Amino acid sequence: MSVIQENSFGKVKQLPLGSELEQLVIEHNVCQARLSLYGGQVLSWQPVDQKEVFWLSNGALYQNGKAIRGGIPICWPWFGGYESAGNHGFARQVLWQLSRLEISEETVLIEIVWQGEAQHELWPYAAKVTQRFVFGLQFEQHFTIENLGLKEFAYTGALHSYFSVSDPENVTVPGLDGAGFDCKITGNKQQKDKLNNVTGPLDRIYYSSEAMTIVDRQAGRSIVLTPINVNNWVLWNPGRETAQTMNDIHDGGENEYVCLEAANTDWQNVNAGQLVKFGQVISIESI
Ligand SMILES: O=P(O)(O)OC[C@H]1O[C@@H](O)[C@H](O)[C@@H](O)[C@@H]1O
Repeated sequence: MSVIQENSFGKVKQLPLGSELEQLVIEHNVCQARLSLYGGQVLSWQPVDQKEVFWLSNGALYQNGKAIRGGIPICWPWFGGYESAGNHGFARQVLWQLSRLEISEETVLIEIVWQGEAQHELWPYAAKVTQRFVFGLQFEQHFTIENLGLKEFAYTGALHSYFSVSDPENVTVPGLDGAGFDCKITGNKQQKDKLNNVTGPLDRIYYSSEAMTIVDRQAGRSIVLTPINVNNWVLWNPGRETAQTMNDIHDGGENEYVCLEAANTDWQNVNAGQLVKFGQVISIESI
């Protein structure tokens, strides 16, 4: 067991994650959390006196070259499919380095960095990407992209949060009602409707920068999401049929979560030398 920082408020350990990967395990007076250095991916956050906030599949794969199913996978530098490349870019499958760690009375602040050049043939640029997390009674995720090259590049991206819910059948997201969306399943654009629940199959890109509340009466809580510099929310639950074709979702897992992803799904330019940011703040309210 390797404790990398400890004081009277809490401690952070670095531990194996499966046989190939490493994770940071946070134990603090106000919350427990886990963060995989592979993918720079939050796996868990549980404020004191609350249930776990994120869903993590029992069938998740902890292997180099695979994405981990659950928590907050990073979709970057592209969201969804891009030309011949697979879904969601390479950031969720690279190793991130710990660059800052501060345990204070109210929070644990963790900063991790990935820096690279020409990581993918379809994205031959030089960039430094930083994620700053604040784990406390509230959760913050600040994603910063710096263009280290001499010409502009563009990205799309998402913080692909899997939220643990009692059952999507019981859940509403009132803020999405009436907001315009493109449906990825039918291909229909600029739709509007009102959802009575978030049972899948649902795969929608909403055009909204508003704060969102995931209302889960059965669980007795709301999850409040405040976006930072994003233009979209992506709502995804695969539904039973599709989930059964996905080998890293345990049987019935689709009935335990909903994804609501703070995203920029249209290409965003980043000039040479420029630094841009997006992110999200998450808090829990009892209802
Ligand atoms: O299986 P992946 O690559 O993690 O993607 C999961 C889902 O992620 C969502 O963000 C997409 O809108 C869906 O289309 C996709 O199926």
